[in-house]
Amino acid sequence: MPHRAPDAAPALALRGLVKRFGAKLAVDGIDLAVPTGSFYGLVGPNGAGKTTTLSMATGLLRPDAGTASVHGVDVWSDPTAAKRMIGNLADGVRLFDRLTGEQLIAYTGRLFSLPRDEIVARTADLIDLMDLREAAGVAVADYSAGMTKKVALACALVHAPRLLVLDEPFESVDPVSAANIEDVLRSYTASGGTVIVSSHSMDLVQRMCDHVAIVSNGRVLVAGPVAEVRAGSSLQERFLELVGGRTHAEGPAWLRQS
Ligand SMILES: Nc1ncnc2c1ncn2[C@@H]1O[C@H](COP(=O)(O)OP(=O)(O)OP(=O)(O)O)[C@@H](O)[C@H]1O
Repeated sequence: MPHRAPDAAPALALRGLVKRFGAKLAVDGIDLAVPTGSFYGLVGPNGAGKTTTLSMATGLLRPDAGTASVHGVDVWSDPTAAKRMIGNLADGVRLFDRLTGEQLIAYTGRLFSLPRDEIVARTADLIDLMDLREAAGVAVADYSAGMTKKVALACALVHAPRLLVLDEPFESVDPVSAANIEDVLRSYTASGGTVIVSSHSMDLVQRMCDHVAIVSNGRVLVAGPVAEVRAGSSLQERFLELVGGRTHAEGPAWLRQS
């Protein structure tokens, strides 16, 4: 077999991923190839299997079947090497919230064995970027939802990963912070970094992503460049068409005011 340079592999390759929780088949054979340097959107209805898929892709949840690899490194057979390349903003993961924002970012840098002066410089940059200067010395437990999201994103960035996996990164984040973070993510992908983002915001995905996968019931319905997936419609229209379930209901009679 010819030798493949690591960069020839996709930034993230998922093959045949399956996860079952009791009787519930949450992920039913997901294949995905996320090209290096892409901004990849993962969209789907509530309960479609997005978080479960991303948890298996980042080494947080062991798949029942299938493989996940990052730049050619298998996440489950070589987790340490894979995780060095991944920056993960996971949904619902507890942070060490007795630490201040500044301490939490610096602590994450230490987990990745960054040199001390590098940690100090990167922590200051990330606090500026996330507009958390006033809250830098406050315990994360006392942060608002949006501030918590921003400090978790700072932790995901501190080791300058090659692949960023972001589950609903802009949920609760104010528009000014979101615009600043968007700019940074754009320049990150322009310099060869890869972002995979799960979101319910079709506007955001259509605006920021060059590729998208629509998942439903644990399966990929369609995946590819955004323009191809949209096929002349808006992403929102295409999503509703593929996923179905739009009822046009007026709601229950008791809720109507006249
Ligand atoms: N730990 C768990 N135990 C049991 N069932 C689970 C667990 N985690 C997820 N599920 C189920 O697996 C399915 C997929 O859930 P998942 O959280 O991956 O969906 P999602 O696409 O991220 O949804 P949402 O958009 O609502 O966040 C759901 O039916 C959910 O109830």
